[in-house]
Amino acid sequence: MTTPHDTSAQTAQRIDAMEMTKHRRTPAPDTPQTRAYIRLLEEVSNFQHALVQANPTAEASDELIAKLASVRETLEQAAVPEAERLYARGELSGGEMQVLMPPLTVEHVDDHEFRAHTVAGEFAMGMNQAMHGGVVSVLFDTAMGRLAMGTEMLSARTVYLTTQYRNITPIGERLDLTATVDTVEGRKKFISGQLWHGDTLCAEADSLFVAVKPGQQ
Ligand SMILES: CCCCCCCC(=O)SCCNC(=O)CCNC(=O)[C@H](O)C(C)(C)COP(=O)(O)OP(=O)(O)OC[C@H]1O[C@@H](n2cnc3c(N)ncnc32)[C@H](O)[C@@H]1OP(=O)(O)O
Repeated sequence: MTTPHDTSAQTAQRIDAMEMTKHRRTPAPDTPQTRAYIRLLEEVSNFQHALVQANPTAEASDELIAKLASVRETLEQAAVPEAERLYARGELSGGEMQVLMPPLTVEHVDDHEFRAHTVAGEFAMGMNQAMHGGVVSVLFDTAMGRLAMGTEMLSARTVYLTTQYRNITPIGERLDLTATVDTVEGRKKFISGQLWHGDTLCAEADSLFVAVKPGQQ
């Protein structure tokens, strides 16, 4: 098993960042295995929302822990190196292929502009039906990072990302996310973005992304 603290296996898997990006941005093949994996992630996502909403008894929690441990062991037996995984494959780190954030539905992306929308479940909540601020920033990072990659899908990294929270970002409502490339200077792209609930500006962000160099880890 590889835990977050066990870096030996992860170090052995590290490859050139551009090669890894090419792999990660290639959609997973449309096979029964991929379709079943997407259904599994949907169920995990449903589980996350149910977990937030439930107050199980101590006995029920202990039963769930035993069941989850059994499920985890099944997954550990199927573990593969990062470059072979289905998880987060696809153009946008796979909106449906990850459980890190609410799924983004992309409407448009080119070298200048990105538009998408999302509806977040309660797993993304901070409190009081408002989205957690860190989730707002991860949405911006993903949208702006995808825009930085442009139509050529060049690998780029966030150098900085500054988020201004203007209004509560509601859970369970459609949110519109836009990003624009403001300036390009060599490897650097300065990008700004806005998160809207209807006509209400929930948050805005500005960022710098730098294209990685060949051989960069
Ligand atoms: C599809 C889904 C997309 C999701 C995208 C998600 C993207 C991410 O979240 S990436 C993870 C978060 N980011 C990171 O971990 C990055 C960690 N940092 C790094 O890897 C490196 O610092 C890296 C690659 C960004 C830059 O390193 P390096 O290539 O050596 O660049 P370096 O020469 O230091 O700087 C490049 C330029 O940026 C400028 N710069 C660097 N830091 C800053 C800063 N904080 N403010 C302003 N400018 C800066 C430098 O001055 C330089 O400018 P110029 O070329 O004009 O001299």
